[in-house]
Amino acid sequence: MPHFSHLIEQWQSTLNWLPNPDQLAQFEKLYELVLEGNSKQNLTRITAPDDFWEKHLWDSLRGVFAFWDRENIKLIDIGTGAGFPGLPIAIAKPSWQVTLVDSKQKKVAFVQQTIQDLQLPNAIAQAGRVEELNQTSGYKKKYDLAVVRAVGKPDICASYCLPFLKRSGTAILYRGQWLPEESEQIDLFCEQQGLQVVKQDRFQTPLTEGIRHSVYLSPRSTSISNS
Ligand SMILES: C[S@@+](CC[C@H](N)C(=O)[O-])C[C@H]1O[C@@H](n2cnc3c(N)ncnc32)[C@H](O)[C@@H]1O
Repeated sequence: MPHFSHLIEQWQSTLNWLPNPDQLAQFEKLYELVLEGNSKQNLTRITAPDDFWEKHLWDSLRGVFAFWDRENIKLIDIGTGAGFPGLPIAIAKPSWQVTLVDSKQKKVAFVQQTIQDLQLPNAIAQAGRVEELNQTSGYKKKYDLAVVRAVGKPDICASYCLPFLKRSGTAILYRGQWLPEESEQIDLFCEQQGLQVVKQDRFQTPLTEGIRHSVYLSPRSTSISNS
């Protein structure tokens, strides 16, 4: 039974994008695989279909909306857990190469199996601590985008992301509320690291109107589109 077809208009009105039938089927299957995986390990507390759509599928894609029109992006998802935001991004953007990293081997095994089940040739899952991976030659300065959701304090997340980025790259911090002290903390971090906060994007989720922020960080002089 389809879980998300009644939300198709929401994709269109909020992201100006519609999944094609194959992508819709992949989102449905991802939902079923996460529910099934949840019975074996603790993957997520978000299990009702509308909640899953809003907080895992929609939210994952909204964070990269500023880059939506770009092709062939190399993206790394730091602390992906059950595969968010990386898996919905890999489904929605087949031309992007998506690397999903987590320190927990069991979660990575779930993500690897899910990549196979969804037949996503543009996604790869890697186990490891990001602060070690980002110092190794295969990963360091190799990515256009580094995304991080629900992993820790903003400056810690930023410090995980930055070594992965090419000079033209952007880190995207997925945040809920964005407090003045967090903003000050990230400003200080950027000043020390030669970075800039390109944009702090505040928005509401479409179903429950939860507050979210996407915070974009780049080496100085980089700009982003769709702003
Ligand atoms: C709360 S979960 C968030 C998962 C996912 N990003 C989401 O938003 O649903 C945080 C994840 O980050 C991973 N993590 C935390 N610190 C990490 C590190 N230093 N290196 C790799 N993974 C890390 C944890 O294992 C956990 O799976």
